Amino acid sequence: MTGRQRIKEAFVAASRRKEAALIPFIEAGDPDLATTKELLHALSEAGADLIELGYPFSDPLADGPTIQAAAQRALKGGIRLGEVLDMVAEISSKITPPILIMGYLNPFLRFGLEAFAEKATAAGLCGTIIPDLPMEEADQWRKLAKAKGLANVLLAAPTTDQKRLAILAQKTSGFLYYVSVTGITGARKDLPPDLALKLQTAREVSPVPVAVGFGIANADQVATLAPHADGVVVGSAIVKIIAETPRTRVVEEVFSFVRTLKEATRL
Ligand SMILES: O=P(O)(O)OC[C@@H](O)[C@@H](O)c1c[nH]c2ccccc12
Repeated sequence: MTGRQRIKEAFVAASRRKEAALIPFIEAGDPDLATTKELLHALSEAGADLIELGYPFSDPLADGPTIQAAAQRALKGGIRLGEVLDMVAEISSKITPPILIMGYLNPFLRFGLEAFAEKATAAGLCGTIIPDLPMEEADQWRKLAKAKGLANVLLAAPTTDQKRLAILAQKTSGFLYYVSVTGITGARKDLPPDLALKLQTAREVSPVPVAVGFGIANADQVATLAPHADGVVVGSAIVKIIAETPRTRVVEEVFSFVRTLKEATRL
């Protein structure tokens, strides 16, 4: 099965169970790769339907302080893309949820887009989310990803007009990532009041599932959004637990938090 097919299946399976898909995000190498590997197992066991694995970058323009700090911790450990892919290769067939890598374009360019597509596929990665890859410049990566069956997930935001939304929905693969707020990642107390309506519009034009992310930080918010989206992404709230919990307890703390988030996806 290709990565794209695995992603599709994951959404179908969740919707058959009458749930929105839960998509937790963690940063690779925060605080080190061995912990990341254990955390990936824990996310899977806690019920994650898909997993977004961040690749750290020094200038993460879409990220708020929580994920910026996680990237700094990971970079301090001297992380390399090749070893992240090796770690994914060890784990991808042992856990259920498909893994997507979220990363900024520069490290992938340095690795070589062709080599990256090749190695990511061999490692069992299912797709990519590259926030600074503008649709207009994405052709090369789209072709490479398509040839390997990797999903290339595109982002839409509240500022995206109707016309562009329709184009994005056609060009994305795997799912469409709907950014809930104009701004950067990070836990927020309040989500925009018209978000449900915006999601409905996005779902109407999108041939693939629509997942919502940015600012979703607790089970109540997940429960509120679950009826309005095919998937819900939670990043900073999990990354914060990783930052604040002693190493000996971090895996179980993340596990139980993600479990409560997963319970909240039930429709
Ligand atoms: O952290 P939040 O607010 O829960 O948002 C999701 C997010 O972490 C994850 O999807 C993500 C992290 N960095 C990104 C950059 C662009 C798009 C998405 C992301």
